[in-house]
Amino acid sequence: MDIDSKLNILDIKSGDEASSSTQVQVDSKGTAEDKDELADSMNNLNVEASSSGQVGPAFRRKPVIIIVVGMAGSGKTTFLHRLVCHTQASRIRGYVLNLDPAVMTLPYGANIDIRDTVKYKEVMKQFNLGPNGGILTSLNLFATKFDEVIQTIENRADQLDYVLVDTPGQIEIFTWSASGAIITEAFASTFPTVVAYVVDTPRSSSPVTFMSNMLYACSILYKTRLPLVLAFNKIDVAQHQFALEWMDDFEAFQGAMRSDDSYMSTFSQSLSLALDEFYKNLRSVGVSAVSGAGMDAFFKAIEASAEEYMETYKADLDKRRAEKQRLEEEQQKRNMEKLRKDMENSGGTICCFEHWFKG
Ligand SMILES: Nc1nc2c(ncn2[C@@H]2O[C@H](COP(=O)(O)OP(=O)(O)OP(=O)(O)O)[C@@H](O)[C@H]2O)c(=O)[nH]1
Repeated sequence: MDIDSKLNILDIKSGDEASSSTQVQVDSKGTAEDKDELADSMNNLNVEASSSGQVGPAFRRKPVIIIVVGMAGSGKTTFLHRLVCHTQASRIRGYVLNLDPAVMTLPYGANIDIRDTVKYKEVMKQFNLGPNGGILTSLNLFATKFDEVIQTIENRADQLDYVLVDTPGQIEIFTWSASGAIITEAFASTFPTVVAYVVDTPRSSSPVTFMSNMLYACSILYKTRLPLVLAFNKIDVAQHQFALEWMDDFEAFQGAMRSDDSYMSTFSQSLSLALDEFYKNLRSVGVSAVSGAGMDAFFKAIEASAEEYMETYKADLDKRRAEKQRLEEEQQKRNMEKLRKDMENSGGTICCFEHWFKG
């Protein structure tokens, strides 16, 4: 190829917006002047790429996002309905998002409903999936458009105090899927975000069941890295005092297991020691989705967690984002250096660009 010919236009979009896109026109004559020009262009490109600043939308202090998770049947949907009733009665401005594509009917009106976007049964048919695969794929599809959901909430941010998020019945579909992580991170990078873990109190009265529930909550805390509020639900059936006692004093928990010398029992006793630190970082409230007990305490715990989010979690998030951006910039610089070398070695033929893009 004639090196005197105009080679190409490199259009690179860096950062999140097209506004930071940079056009570099390379007129490769292979002369020293051209090389200087090329170096200048690339330096400009680097500067603009790294000065693009914050990635993603600006952070807001309101509304607080409450992601409701919990084991199947723990009462998430009923609890969310109760939260909606409470917000309406207390003139708290709420917005409701349903992320369960398989739910048949909702007792509350959702402002944004995944079912309006993705037809779960169609997904199952088209991809030949079972129920869980269908829910997971529906959530994945929805996650690809989640920036629009964030944008919708951002547009209303001034008129909202809380966004209440209902999640699929099968807890692991949300907490252990890529789409669940994408959705959680999208929320947490734009608004203060708190996870409300709903516990079925009557079913957790056995120490072993209680321990497995707490281990799950612990894994969610470490996976999401967000403040977590334990909502001991159904206290109209069984009070949650026993749980508070077990969390407060591991000897009380071990005492409850003393009569049982099975492997599970001794294992749970050892775990209770390990979880002691985890319990200290939690807020726990007793609620009843049916009677409405504990709602004020729940919102107080959410407010305190949102404060904690701003003080601790947001700083951690900013640190992680800065580190991610630093690594991306380093990678970009390496790519630029590689491009510069390729251009110099080949006298600026088109193949170097191809090589760079494939690299
Ligand atoms: N007594 C009592 N029952 C409750 C309470 N909350 C929920 N329930 C009952 O628990 C059952 C399950 O409630 P759901 O709200 O469907 O639970 P869920 O976690 O959303 O269920 P999935 O989405 O299917 O996992 C229902 O029969 C509710 O009526 C409560 O506070 N007290």
